[in-house]
Amino acid sequence: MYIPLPTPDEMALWDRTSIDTYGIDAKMLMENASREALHVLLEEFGSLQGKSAVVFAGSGNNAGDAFALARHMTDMGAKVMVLHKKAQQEYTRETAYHLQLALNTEVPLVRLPEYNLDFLTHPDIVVDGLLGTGFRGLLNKQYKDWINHINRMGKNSFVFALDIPSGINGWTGLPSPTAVKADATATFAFAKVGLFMAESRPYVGNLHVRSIGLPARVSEDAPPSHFGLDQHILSLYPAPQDDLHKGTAGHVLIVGGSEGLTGAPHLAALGALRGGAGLVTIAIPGALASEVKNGAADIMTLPLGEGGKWSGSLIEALSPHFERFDSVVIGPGLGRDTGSRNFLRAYLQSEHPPTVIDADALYWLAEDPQCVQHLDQECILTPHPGEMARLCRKSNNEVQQNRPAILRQAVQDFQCTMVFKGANTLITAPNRPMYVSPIACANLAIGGAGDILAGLIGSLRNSSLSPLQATCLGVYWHGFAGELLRERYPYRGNRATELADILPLVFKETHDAHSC
Ligand SMILES: NC(=O)C1=CN([C@@H]2O[C@H](COP(=O)(O)OP(=O)(O)OC[C@H]3O[C@@H](n4cnc5c(N)ncnc54)[C@H](OP(=O)(O)O)[C@@H]3O)[C@@H](O)[C@H]2O)[C@@H](O)CC1
Ligand SMILES: [K+]
Repeated sequence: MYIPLPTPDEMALWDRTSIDTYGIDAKMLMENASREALHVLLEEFGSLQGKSAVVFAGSGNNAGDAFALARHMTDMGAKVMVLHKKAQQEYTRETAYHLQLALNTEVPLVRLPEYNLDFLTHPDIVVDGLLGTGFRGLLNKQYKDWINHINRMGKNSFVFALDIPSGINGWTGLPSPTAVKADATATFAFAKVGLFMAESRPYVGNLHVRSIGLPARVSEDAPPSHFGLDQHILSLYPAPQDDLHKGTAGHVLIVGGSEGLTGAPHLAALGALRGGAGLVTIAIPGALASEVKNGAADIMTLPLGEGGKWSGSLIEALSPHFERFDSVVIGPGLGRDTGSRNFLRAYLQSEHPPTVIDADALYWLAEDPQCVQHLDQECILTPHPGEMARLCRKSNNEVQQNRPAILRQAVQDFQCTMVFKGANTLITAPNRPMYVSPIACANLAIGGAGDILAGLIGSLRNSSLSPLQATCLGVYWHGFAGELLRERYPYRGNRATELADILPLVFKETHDAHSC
């Protein structure tokens, strides 16, 4: 359900604890890593007999993995040359040990800075052991040149990265500013969080996560700050009971819609219905009620007053009804005039059901300190990058450059559960780990997909799940629905209503997959 995704620092700590506390020999971990890498290479590339390979070794322990793999590849019949960054006597500890084994077995080794890479003819395989989890900051010119050279060779050679493609930031998955473009990566013990992110996908190739013998207790005793979601999160959805009736299946209230913006609350209502809510009602200024319903017999409306605009006083028409609702989604299509702001202020100050805050309501949170004051821990905020940029007063580019850190700060500021939408949507709550969706799906990049997610999370708030659990489940479920649409529409073109309609089929698909 939750896959540990260590940062490079957390991984280094786990390596160290295994060695220092549990007495596992570092040389053995390196041997295990290189043996696993060998098996991945055989799986991905096939027989090494008679193949040529160039192995790049940097200055840290990633180089140690490379020295050990070069020895194994030689034993499997490959013609291997190792290009290493440092002078041989400068390598230390386990890396020096595996360098020595390579020397003992007569693997050819050449100092990389002294070698003219233009002499290299196209090898069958290039191994990237330049930089692993010890990589920090940006690449210097020397590394940039080597990496660019590896990428040029990659047009004709199979490029295989050890632990992490060199140049990829293990936290964010971003290149720094360039990175090795691997055909496959063998990563050791756990996927580093950056490898889980869509940003690293063009560089990682086929990712293989291989155990190297770290004791399980090491990661259990010092849990990581990030976890990936997998299909098992769907098991949080309560199995429907035969004696369920609409009154016990949850009643979701959508609050939103304004002149010209009645589609958004309608879609949120569809998200809630398709998410299993027993009843869904949209509260909207009275004059817009029939427009928002748009003929949908299964969506009820609660007209507020008779006009077509929001105002603070409309709360008086709404609040007497609160006890009928299990959860509220506020914001889709709410609009950005002062009337909608005054209504939102009044709503947040009132005693209201658990609430998902989306779209224009997020706009007002960013613009109006009075709205922020009345947030409570039951609220769930669901910004996309543009909304997050506004909430944090940063540019879109800045918030996208380090999404986990931005979300962590926002959760600290707002003290609510928050979703940061986008490829690999992130979810967290105060003092909780960060949860990362594995899904990056272009079929979700359509207007209305966010409204459907808000409605879906709203419907999940009716169950016994915590805000964080409901949000993780909703994000994964919604993403999986996008993946199903991808099968039907590989070149996109799906509509938001289809995203809602396919939601219930996710459980059928995964059930069928599990029962095969
Ligand atoms: N026993 C274990 O722990 C195990 C570890 N394992 C393996 O070890 C790897 C981690 O090893 P690590 O910590 O030595 O880091 P790693 O990335 O190889 O090199 C760090 C060096 O890179 C350099 N450098 C950094 N930033 C730079 C920059 N911006 N631009 C340029 N250079 C930069 C800097 O070198 P310097 O400049 O100081 O010479 C720094 O010292 C891990 O990924 C896995 O493969 C496995 O075998 C399992 C057991
Ligand atoms: K590497």
